[in-house]
Amino acid sequence: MNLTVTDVRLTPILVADPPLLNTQGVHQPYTPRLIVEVETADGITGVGETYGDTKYLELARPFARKLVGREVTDLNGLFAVADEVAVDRSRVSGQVDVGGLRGVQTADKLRLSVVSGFEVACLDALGKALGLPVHALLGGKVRDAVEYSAYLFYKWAAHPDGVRAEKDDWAAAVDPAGVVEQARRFKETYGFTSFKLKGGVFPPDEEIAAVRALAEAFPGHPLRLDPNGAWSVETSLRVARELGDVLEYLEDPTLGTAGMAEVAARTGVPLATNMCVTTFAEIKEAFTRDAVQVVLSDHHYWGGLRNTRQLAAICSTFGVGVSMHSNTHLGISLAAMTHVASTVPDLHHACDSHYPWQSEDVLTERLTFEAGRVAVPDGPGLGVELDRTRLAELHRRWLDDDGSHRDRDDAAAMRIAEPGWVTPEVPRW
Ligand SMILES: O=C([O-])[C@@H](O)[C@@H](O)[C@H](O)[C@@H](O)C(=O)[O-]
Ligand SMILES: [Mg+2]
Repeated sequence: MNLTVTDVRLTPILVADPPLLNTQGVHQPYTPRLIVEVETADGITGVGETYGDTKYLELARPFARKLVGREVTDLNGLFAVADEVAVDRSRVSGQVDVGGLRGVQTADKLRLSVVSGFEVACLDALGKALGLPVHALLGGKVRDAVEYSAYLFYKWAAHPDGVRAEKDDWAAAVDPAGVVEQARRFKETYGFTSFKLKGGVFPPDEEIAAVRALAEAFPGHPLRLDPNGAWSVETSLRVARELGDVLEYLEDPTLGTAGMAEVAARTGVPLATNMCVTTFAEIKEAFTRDAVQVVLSDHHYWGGLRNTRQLAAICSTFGVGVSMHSNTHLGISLAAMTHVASTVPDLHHACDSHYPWQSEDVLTERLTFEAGRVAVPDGPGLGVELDRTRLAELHRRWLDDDGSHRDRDDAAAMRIAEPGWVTPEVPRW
């Protein structure tokens, strides 16, 4: 068996995205993703997926060149390869990155987001070569299906008039009735039993009313609200008081570890994050101050599936829960998330996934949710197959784009509807 990497293909694509609202603006009609293919000397191809904005592409290209000639088994070596890739200083900021809402942006985090695409592709190739599923390479699954929650968004009926976009068949949701209707469809179509509402869009009282309406419509179902750090400590505490009896957790009510620690100290409602703990360096302070009770991992920016397991082990040591964050992603990443989630013993919360919002994919067969769960694939590798025609079409869209969609920018999309819109200062309320 020759497991040497002989070729690496990087295919940036643009994927249709509905007009989903968050505290920074609204999703653009197309969002970038990067599809990674790693080919071995034996002609086996492994696939991976990660963020596709320019800042990731400019790291992935030199990384890909360095990978040729290495073994797909050399997963630890990927981090050393990443360290050799220079990150442009202008890409690094201590601020929440535009549109992504995923916490600090360090050079290492950017590199890890690229490593993860290659790691998943190498694991897929290795699994295919050995005839083993990725979960077996990670030590074996401890469950046969992984539970996901319905990811509810405030949403416009359509992208603004005159903007080129694919049609989506979801109704508008800008008030409690719309949110409940959306939740009902999620439950009926996919069987989800827990619901997360992306908040920070409307004044807190309106979002409290929406969560109350969900609690009434779906009694006993776990509910979460995530304003992406849009609230002050006092507002967070007020929301916690008003919704404490129905919330499974509040997600990033306020920005930063210090604020989260203050909220956590003054409420019994658990706090989850994908913003103040997004790197290993941030764990110590957050855990010592008891700022978060659940960390939402994301294998993309934590550096892959094996790093996700390390994070889960640290969380478990400190009695902190772990679950999974999601940003716009396709089936390759959903498969990857499902494999790693199936190997984590202490996974006590349903994972997030944007996947139902993505009507387009690059797989020959979409992954499906049954009773809110994705069955853990048992075929070799990730257990998914790339649809090359579809990949080429979505790549063509990326090639034809004038550059306005190649870097996600939710504020720019909002400006089309509301000229003069700028990313709101936080705390917004
Ligand atoms: O896609 C969005 O609008 C989300 O707000 C995303 O940017 C966040 O990263 C994420 O889903 C979250 O849970 O914070
Ligand atoms: Mg979040």
